[in-house]
Amino acid sequence: MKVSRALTIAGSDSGGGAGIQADLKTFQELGVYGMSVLTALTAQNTQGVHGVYAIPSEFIAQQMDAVLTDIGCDAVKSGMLFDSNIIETVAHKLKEHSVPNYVLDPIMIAKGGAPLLLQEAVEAVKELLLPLATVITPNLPEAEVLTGMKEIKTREQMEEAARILHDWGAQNVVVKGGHSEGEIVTDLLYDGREFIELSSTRFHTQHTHGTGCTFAAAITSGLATGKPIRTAVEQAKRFITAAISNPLGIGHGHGPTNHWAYRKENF
Ligand SMILES: Nc1ncnc2c1ncn2[C@@H]1O[C@H](COP(=O)(O)OP(=O)(O)O)[C@@H](O)[C@H]1O
Ligand SMILES: Cc1ncc(COP(=O)(O)O)c(N)n1
Repeated sequence: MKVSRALTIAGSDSGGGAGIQADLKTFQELGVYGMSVLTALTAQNTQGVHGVYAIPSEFIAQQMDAVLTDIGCDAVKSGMLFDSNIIETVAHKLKEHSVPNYVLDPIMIAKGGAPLLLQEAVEAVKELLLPLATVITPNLPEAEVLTGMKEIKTREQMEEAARILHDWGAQNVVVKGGHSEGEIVTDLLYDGREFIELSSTRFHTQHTHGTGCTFAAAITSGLATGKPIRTAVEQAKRFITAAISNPLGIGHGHGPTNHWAYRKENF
């Protein structure tokens, strides 16, 4: 039996809804062997981020070497990278180990408002990581910061942002629509040739902690198992829709999504 392997390079969310924990749960649900390289620890729950402890970049390099020289991986995703030192290290190691299928989730700010990427690191994301990405998955505010566009709200603006990020080197772009308004949530996949719309009903719930991480981890799982990008993104959209529509009701704030809903509902 061939075992597909996926690696997440991200921060730890002690509350278990986002970051490394969301990624590993998603990999497991989608039948992929999950591995993790920690970039930062957060003291976090559904009410917010109470502390951040960045891991020294030498130790991040050591974790990547350990995993990639022995086990290897079929796809990798990055989440919280925090500062430009960490980004330089990760970019260097991704290239050194010729890691295939890189999903770049350009996380900047937690839903509760805490910064997960320092301002000084935005340029490093654009210069060092974007050109390596098989797919980049910005939400609307992240797409605005990356492209410098003042506002991204309409379908035309989402298309323009996707074109810019593709021109800068990402092979595929998914502009996520969770932060838009209206009863339908639409994400837009651009592969450099056509725009593919992925839509779902908007669920009115406060339990959306970790949606972006979970969605990107599901794409990574699809790519790890050899699915083409469009199929991987379509499966990820079904996975995150199931996870949001069946909340667990955990914690006193923005609760996690339900990582096993996809299995139970047989989407
Ligand atoms: N309220 C919601 N109802 C249905 N789908 C949602 C909702 N919020 C986010 N999504 C979906 O979850 C995924 C993550 O989107 P988004 O919230 O924009 O990202 P992030 O978590 O990075 O801010 C996307 O596929 C988006 O369409
Ligand atoms: C360690 C870590 N990584 C990512 C997120 C983003 O998730 P969200 O945008 O849902 O807060 C987070 N809160 N914590």
